[in-house]
Amino acid sequence: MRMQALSGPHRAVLALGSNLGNRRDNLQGAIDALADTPGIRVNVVSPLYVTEAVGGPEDQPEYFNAVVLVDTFLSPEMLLERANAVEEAFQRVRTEHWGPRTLDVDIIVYADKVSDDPHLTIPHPRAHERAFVLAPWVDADPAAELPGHGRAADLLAKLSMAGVVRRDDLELRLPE
Ligand SMILES: Nc1ncnc2c1ncn2[C@@H]1O[C@H](COP(=O)(O)OP(=O)(O)OP(=O)(O)O)[C@@H](O)[C@H]1O
Ligand SMILES: Nc1nc2c(c(=O)[nH]1)N=C(CO)CN2
Repeated sequence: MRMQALSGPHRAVLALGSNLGNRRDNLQGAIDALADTPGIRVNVVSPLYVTEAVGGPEDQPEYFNAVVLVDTFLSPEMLLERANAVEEAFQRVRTEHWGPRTLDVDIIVYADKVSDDPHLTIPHPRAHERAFVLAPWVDADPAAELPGHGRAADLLAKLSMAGVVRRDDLELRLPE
């Protein structure tokens, strides 16, 4: 068995999205499952945003989006594996590219790592142009930086907020 030394903890930012089923419960379930993972500590849960679907088929339901800030001892690859396992646990149905899904978990940044590996691109290749990622992230961490792109708040200021609505009445919890 290949042994790997633990390193870290490393800060990472995960973006959550759901536009099928009970979207709030799906996001909260993802947060709880991530927090239950040995080697992941969820430090901050952003406000929840209701957002118009970007791309994909027309007439998709709106997304619920949020961001979590974590500290992790998992490597980026292990974190992606765990993110994919959490998606599977929610029986994500992946029929169409950018089509509706019960749960999507993306790695936005991992420490200050930059990688263009298509299996795991860090920072996430579309995060800098997505208000549905940047808005909750900036709420959770106003000083956030996207390596290679600059401050998340500056990137967000250049984007339209049309169809991106913060919903403080739909709260997500930080698990105890
Ligand atoms: N930073 C990343 N976070 C999550 N998945 C990534 C990342 N970089 C590359 N991937 C790869 O992308 C693959 C496809 O992801 P997925 O089908 O969820 O894309 P999507 O969510 O539909 O679109 P988008 O990537 O635009 O959010 C994953 O299996 C994963 O290997
Ligand atoms: N509003 C919104 N649109 C999307 C989203 C998302 O999470 N929110 N995710 C996508 C693919 O990951 C494609 N489009």
